[in-house]
Amino acid sequence: MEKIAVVAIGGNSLIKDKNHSTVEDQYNAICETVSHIVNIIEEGYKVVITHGNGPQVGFNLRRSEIAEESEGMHPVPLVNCGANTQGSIGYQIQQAFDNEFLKRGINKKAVSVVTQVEVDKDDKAFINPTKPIGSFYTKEETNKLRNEHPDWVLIEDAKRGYRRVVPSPMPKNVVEKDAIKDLINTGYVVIAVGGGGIPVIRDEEKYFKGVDAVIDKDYASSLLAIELKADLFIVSTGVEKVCINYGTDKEKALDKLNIEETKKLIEEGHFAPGSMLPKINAILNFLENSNGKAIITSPEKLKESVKGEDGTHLIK
Ligand SMILES: Nc1ncnc2c1ncn2[C@@H]1O[C@H](COP(=O)(O)OP(=O)(O)O)[C@@H](O)[C@H]1O
Ligand SMILES: NC(=O)OP(=O)(O)O
Repeated sequence: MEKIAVVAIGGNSLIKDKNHSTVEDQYNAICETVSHIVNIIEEGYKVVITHGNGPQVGFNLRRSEIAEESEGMHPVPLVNCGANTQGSIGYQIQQAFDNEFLKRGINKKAVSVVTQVEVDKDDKAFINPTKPIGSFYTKEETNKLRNEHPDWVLIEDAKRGYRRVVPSPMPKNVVEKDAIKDLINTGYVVIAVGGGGIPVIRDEEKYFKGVDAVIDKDYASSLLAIELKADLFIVSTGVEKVCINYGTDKEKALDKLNIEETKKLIEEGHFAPGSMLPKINAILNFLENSNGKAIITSPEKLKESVKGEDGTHLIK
């Protein structure tokens, strides 16, 4: 029986760097990552793709605000901006797969699922926004923006500049999980929980209702991987391996980690809170609630990593 791999693709698979952030650049970056993922499919895995949307959801929101400020157009709520990114990014990933399959003569198709993810309406994240979205600003730009938009919350994002932050509640339930399972079983490559999923709560009568927030895609991907009983949860990001003493002259790349070793390294502060730590925590959640294994690696090293020759492997 084919094994299931959930592959979470990070920022660099969508936007290479800040000079390559047009829609066309994004498609080219996606095509490159997708070509590496098709190698995993050729290794015998059924693949589910999840992706981020931090920059894109922020750009969408800002476009809506500027259109409202200058033309009086109706605003687009944050939750709808996020839903829009599932369509626009999902479309590009889907097309990149279809074209790569055509190129390699593989009889497969990809399909994106507009995915709602339930969150707790009382999640403390709603009063403590932490998720960076959209553009990076300098300190001077940030001071100006704070005066112009007193309702915005701007913070320094992993020493890379300042960004606007929005609430990021924890994902609790993937609403479309059964449809996703059916599509995988039918042989589709499924693209799901894009941007962490569209955050929804249940009202008093248990009806779904969208809420303005952006869910962390690594946590949502982990939840989906557990739901699907995935054999492998792969986090594809900007580094080939997880390191200790990252960014220092004592940096050391790690090949293998178990839960206990990983928790010790978290305590010792080896994983940066705005970047590697959420990925590690998402993987721990997966390892503790499934029988699967996890890998952190870069898109270029996906094939070697699945064969056990590269990447950092995380196990129970
Ligand atoms: N201990 C660590 N080992 C490896 N990379 C780390 C570590 N701590 C922080 N990082 C950084 O975290 C980045 C991944 O986080 P981020 O760029 O936010 O992810 P995404 O690919 O989802 O956009 C890596 O590219 C690396 O720069
Ligand atoms: N939603 C989300 O986590 O997006 P990024 O990974 O792009 O920040």
